[in-house]
Amino acid sequence: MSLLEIKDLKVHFPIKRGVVFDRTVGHVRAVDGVSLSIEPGQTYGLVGESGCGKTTLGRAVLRLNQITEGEVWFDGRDLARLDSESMRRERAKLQMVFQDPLGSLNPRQNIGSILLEGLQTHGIGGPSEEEARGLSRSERRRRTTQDQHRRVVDALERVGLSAKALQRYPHEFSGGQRQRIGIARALVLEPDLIICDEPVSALDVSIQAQVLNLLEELQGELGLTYLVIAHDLAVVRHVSDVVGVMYLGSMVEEATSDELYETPVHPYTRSLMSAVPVPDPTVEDTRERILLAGDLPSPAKPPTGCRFHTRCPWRQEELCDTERPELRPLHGDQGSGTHRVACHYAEQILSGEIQPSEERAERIVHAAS
Ligand SMILES: Nc1ncnc2c1ncn2[C@@H]1O[C@H](COP(=O)(O)OP(=O)(O)OP(=O)(O)O)[C@@H](O)[C@H]1O
Repeated sequence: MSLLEIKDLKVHFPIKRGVVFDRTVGHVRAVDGVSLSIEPGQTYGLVGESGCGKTTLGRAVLRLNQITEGEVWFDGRDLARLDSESMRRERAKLQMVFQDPLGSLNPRQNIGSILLEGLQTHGIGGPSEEEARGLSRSERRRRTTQDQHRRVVDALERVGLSAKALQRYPHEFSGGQRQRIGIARALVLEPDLIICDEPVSALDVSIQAQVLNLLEELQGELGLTYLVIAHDLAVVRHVSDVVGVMYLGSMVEEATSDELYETPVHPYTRSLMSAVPVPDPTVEDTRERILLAGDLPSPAKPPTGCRFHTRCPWRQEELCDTERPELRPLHGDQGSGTHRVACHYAEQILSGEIQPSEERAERIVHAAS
């Protein structure tokens, strides 16, 4: 059974106008009907360019953004329908690691109290109800403090820091260490799922791999499940089992990481992939480059039909402009079932039966200089 299953999730933000009375004049359709599921112990990578709705989706799972429509099943419960008290209890099991470690750590709190805060909020640590029965109140408090301290030190050690960090403040650490502290803050609550929103994009390239490796190690040791949100395809490839590609609030393609990187099908995924530099500079890069024409449309006024049709080099008239394609298995029953594409002409594009129009994209065969 999936640990997280999102069904047809919509998050629409109202656009308000008016000096005296706020009027809703429209909606930003940040997430507009996305479904995905994550198996326990898996890493799901969510990619797409800035503004496609990745962060909004992650925040909606934690109910930090209000859900307009849809279901979010976590460990057998639909989070979209939980009252705030039940959601508060679930939240310990669902943690988030943010992009900007400095911005997400309170500069006036030392590391000890940053890590303790979650334990205290959720009442985690200390003697069990049964053990507590025969104890005086001060003894219970003493044991709780001792146990919470142990958990905090344990979380710090797991991310490669020691108890020496407890009395220090966020600004005394490097960017990579601060992100480790952000990870420890999530870990201390012993979550099942961690949503990592651009976990390394604020870090130097040399530090990025260390933090990604740490996330992988922790997953191996603790059986964690991750939703990793990133605009950098190389980062997502490195850590993910399954990758989903979002465009303008919709999921356009989903496959196992290997399948997606070897055979990207959706024209948007292809254009994203073609922009990724080849890692080895001594290898000649002869790939086709697909530079998309036009700007990203506004999620307040998304195009009709396929959201991508206004920029798609493979667009076919009528159907693409009018009918929104479903995310469906590539090659139907004959396919792997794990590769899904939201494109009316996925198979024909893959076979070359439909060719891109030269007018709608600049196709450059890039030769190494
Ligand atoms: N609270 C909000 N109110 C109104 N619009 C919002 C709000 N939060 C996000 N949006 C809009 O929703 C759309 C999706 O934003 P989101 O931050 O989820 O995208 P993203 O893919 O995570 O991009 P980035 O990588 O830049 O964070 C954008 O157009 C954004 O301006």
